[in-house]
Amino acid sequence: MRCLVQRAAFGFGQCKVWQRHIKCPIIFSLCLGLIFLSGFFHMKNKNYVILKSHEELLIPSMSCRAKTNVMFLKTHKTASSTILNIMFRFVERYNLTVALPADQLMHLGYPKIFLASFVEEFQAIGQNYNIMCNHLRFNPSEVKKVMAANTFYFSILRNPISLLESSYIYYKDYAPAFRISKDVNEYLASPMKYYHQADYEQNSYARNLMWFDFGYDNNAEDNEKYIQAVLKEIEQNFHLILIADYFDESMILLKHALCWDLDDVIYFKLNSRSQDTVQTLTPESKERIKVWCSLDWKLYLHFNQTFWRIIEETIGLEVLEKEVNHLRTRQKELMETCLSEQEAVGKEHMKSKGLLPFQSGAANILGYNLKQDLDNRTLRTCQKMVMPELQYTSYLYAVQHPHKKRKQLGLPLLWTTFQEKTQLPTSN
Ligand SMILES: Nc1ncnc2c1ncn2[C@@H]1O[C@H](COP(=O)(O)OS(=O)(=O)O)[C@@H](OP(=O)(O)O)[C@H]1O
Repeated sequence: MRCLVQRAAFGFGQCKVWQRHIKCPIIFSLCLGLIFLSGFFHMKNKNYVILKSHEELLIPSMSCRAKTNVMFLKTHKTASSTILNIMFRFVERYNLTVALPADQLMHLGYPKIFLASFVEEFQAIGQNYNIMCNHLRFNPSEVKKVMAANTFYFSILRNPISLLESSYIYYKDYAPAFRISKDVNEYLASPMKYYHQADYEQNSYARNLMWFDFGYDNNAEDNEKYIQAVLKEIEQNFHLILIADYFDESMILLKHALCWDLDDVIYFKLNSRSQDTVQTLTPESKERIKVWCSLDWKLYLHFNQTFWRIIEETIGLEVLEKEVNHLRTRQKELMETCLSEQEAVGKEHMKSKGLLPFQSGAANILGYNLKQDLDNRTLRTCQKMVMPELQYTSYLYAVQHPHKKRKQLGLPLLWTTFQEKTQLPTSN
């Protein structure tokens, strides 16, 4: 069933590949049924699409329409800020409504389990938001109160080994378990010496962080039956799970699943660290992470496998490789257009403080310097590409909720509120 749901998300452009499989006619008929059912259930939503005929379904270019109702579960330290930036640029391109954190909040209540009331103007807007992508701890029944019934759900996972190291540095001053250990290897040598369940909310960063973000107990016992039940539930709640370690491949898969353009998924890597703030894990530490974070480890192994299987069963490896190359070429072009250095720079080298990413723990989070002589339109496009999470959240909040007090970041604004209003609904 999981495979069917995930395949149904891909539209019929990919059925050429499936047709090689014997199962195709059965899956095809079931998917047709699903499409019609979803058409019925989505009548309420302003973005619903009623497909006109069966022929239309069979012509990929016509049947494939960009999905505009999308929920991204923003997991921590998984390249999720890069995806948030992609989502926010898409919001502006189509003038969509985002479920933003209420008042001065920057997260949707995290680490509290998500409630619809954490969303700004939920009482007035109801189940009519198009996009939701700020950090939250997943709670399907409450998320469904906010998002339309035909919403596409996706998330991203990262190898728990590199994730734990990244989390350690970033939350060094915040998570009690990290604060009192000397370095990440010392922490992993005897985590129970530093990790106390009583501090469970702040310590979620120190063990099975992805499991926690998906709404589950990150201290639960590693029990096969329980793990299988959780994996099944995640498969039922999400159409697609991406893998940060194959980010470009993930973007191509996402583009196909959402029927978006290549330019919609072009990105500059955000929220990365300077190399001198990366700690080297010993081989023993790497092995220990697999045990200490065994729930995340199994989650990752499972969805890494699923990820590659979906690719094989939909677009195939050949198309994937070709499109990844296009993505990298286009990304390079944009970097040459926008950036004065062709790479991210440390906070001390950043010229525009308005574009400085949030700094945390022992990490030096990198940002970008834009070229000086860009025309206004190109400048706007480039600024959006490099805009960190907090600035973009605050900016969209000001545009979407002009009568509310803007989220205060203590950073210089890039534009006046008047310019913000006149920007929308133009793209970028
Ligand atoms: N495109 C792409 N490909 C691969 N890796 C990427 C990408 N974009 C961001 N990153 C890495 O993701 C880490 C930051 O993750 P998040 O943005 O999710 O962090 S946060 O929870 O929002 O603070 C951070 O990892 P570390 O550098 O190891 O800390 C980023 O370097």
